Amino acid sequence: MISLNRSSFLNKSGLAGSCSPFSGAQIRRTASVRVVALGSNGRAGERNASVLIENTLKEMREGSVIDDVDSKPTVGGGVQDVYGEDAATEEQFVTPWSLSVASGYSLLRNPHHNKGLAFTERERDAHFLRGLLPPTVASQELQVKKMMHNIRQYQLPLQKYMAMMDLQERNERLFYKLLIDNVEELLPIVYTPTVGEACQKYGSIFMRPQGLFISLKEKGKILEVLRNWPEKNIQVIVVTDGERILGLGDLGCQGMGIPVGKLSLYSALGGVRPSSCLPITIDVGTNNETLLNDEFYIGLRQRRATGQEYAELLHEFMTAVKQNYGEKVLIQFEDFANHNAFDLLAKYGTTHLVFNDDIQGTASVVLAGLVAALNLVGGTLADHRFLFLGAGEAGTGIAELIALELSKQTNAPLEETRKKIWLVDSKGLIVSSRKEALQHFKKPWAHEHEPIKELVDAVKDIKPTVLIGTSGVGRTFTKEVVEAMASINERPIILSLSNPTSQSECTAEEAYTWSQGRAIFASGSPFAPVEYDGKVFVPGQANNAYIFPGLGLGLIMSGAIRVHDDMLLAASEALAAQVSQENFAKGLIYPPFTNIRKISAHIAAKVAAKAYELGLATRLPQPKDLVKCAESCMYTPAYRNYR
Ligand SMILES: NC(=O)C1=CN([C@@H]2O[C@H](COP(=O)(O)OP(=O)(O)OC[C@H]3O[C@@H](n4cnc5c(N)ncnc54)[C@H](OP(=O)(O)O)[C@@H]3O)[C@@H](O)[C@H]2O)C=CC1
Ligand SMILES: CC(=O)C(=O)O
Ligand SMILES: [Mg+2]
Repeated sequence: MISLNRSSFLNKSGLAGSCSPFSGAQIRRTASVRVVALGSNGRAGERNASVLIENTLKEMREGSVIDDVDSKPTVGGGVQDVYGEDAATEEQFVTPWSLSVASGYSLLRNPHHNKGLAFTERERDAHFLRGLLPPTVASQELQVKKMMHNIRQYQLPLQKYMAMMDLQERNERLFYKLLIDNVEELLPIVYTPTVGEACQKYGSIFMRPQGLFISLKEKGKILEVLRNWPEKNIQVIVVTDGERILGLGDLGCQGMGIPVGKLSLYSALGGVRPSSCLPITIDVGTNNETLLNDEFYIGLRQRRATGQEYAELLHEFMTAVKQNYGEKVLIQFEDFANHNAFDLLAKYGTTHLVFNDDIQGTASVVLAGLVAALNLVGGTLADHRFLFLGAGEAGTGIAELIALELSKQTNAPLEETRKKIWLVDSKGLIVSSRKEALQHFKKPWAHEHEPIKELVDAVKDIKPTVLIGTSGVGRTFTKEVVEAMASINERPIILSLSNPTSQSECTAEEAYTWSQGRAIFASGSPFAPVEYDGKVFVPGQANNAYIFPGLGLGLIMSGAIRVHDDMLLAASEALAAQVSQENFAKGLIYPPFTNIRKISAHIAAKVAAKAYELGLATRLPQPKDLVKCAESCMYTPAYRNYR
């Protein structure tokens, strides 16, 4: 049976998919090399196979013709699928070879290769599966139907979450097929709001570790820890230190649910290969007393390390990542507290391919929604006044991107365009008299004005056309606040971005009812449609999940080495362009998630185009049609045929 050592072929360059320098025929040649490899035995066989494959890859590289995306078939294996196994079409045969696949029994327990009842009669014979499965052979479609039926039986979202995580651990392709085909229904399960509850209860529901845990105990050994991860060809890392998980605060090591959830979306929504995604939680302790006193807590039982100790661990991590995975691995910072988030972004933004999803991804999605909203309210972005509740990562990140876009549109300096934007924090309106005491990221927003404590008074005084909630505190857009917005504006734009649902600044029902059905509303976590005065209102979801999968795909497929603000503007523009007249007619400022893979391909194309334009792309030459290139690169979860 198969016992090839996958790691011996790792870190070779090359692409699969129609964006690849390898043609379809060349990919098939890779597959035939594997037949030779299969016929060999033991270490010597592995070495021979390794040499053979290496030579073939070299041959391909030397003789490679850079892509002609218009004439090649779509294979759906994700960017840079070195082995070709993810890229094979359903007609092609691949071998379920990996380190751990040594018998039919272990094949069934390998989530990357397991197909459960979908193994064909031939595969059951060829891979020692006879007797290990009941006689029925089921299609993937039937498996999806059955799983959805099972998941719908559960009453509680957390039960559905656990069923989904269990599936991901058992049969990865079925998990992604389910998620892609039922994205609107399952997004609230694997992502916000349910993932928030899962993190809160992670200690009790924890079954198997997903992702890498790097704690203070691993100081000095982080490179070794990274090498313990079975996959070597990593393209995206989502990392958190668990200090600001959604609007739920410090959940310490239990924040792992967030990188795991975000990376599921990278694959399902953005088509990045699951095997190239790595979730990481850095555990420097927690200041959450409840967790510290919880006997089931899974993390370090100490208060958070800060200052030099924290900085050194993070620096070792960032250095080790680059050393192990190279210059082009994308690192997404997620749910760090703001006292670290801005500094980490500033420090590593010039040396690594990094972005902060809460600061930058959120900014891009909100700007897209505002640009789209102009179709409903008329005028230009410069005609608007913006007021935020919450002046942290999301609030000031969005504010800065709006100011940048205004500056580009009007040719006015940033200092001027910022004056259209006002922020309220826990102490009230940010004004110049508070400047000395403000955190650095708030200072640009300290405009001349008398102090105002209450949000409702700020609304009445500033008279914003757009109100954005980024406070992490639920029900702070009170009836008085929404009514004040509705008295100033014919169509007030109200975005309650805080997650999960419990922290949303107001509900969809409140926004529509208190504005007599005039609000243009979107929220960070989803709300069901609302009936008001005989009319049905469909709220949109303003969540960075629209942006990061496509942004990441664009960065990877262009081989970008740095993230630039103009890429965030490009992503935003691409998203806004995907909102249709039909969506506008329903009052929506975001397209439905059902179209997200197409949307992600368009975002990826715009981001990649910007990377080429800025000279930050390394994958040359630039493909002619970047949208087709993005689509052809996307991982698809259909089962592959095993020889
Ligand atoms: N929809 C989406 O895609 C995203 C949503 N979010 C959500 O946004 C929320 C905030 O995240 P983030 O910006 O990172 O958090 P931060 O902690 O960085 O910022 C929170 C801000 O809210 C302010 N604040 C807290 N309580 C109040 C209050 N009662 N009244 C007024 N202001 C208050 C804080 O004030 P002070 O500075 O004075 O403490 C701070 O300025 C979270 O719920 C998160 O889930 C985040 C990213 C993306
Ligand atoms: C959506 C997201 O990134 C957050 O709420 O933190
Ligand atoms: Mg986040």
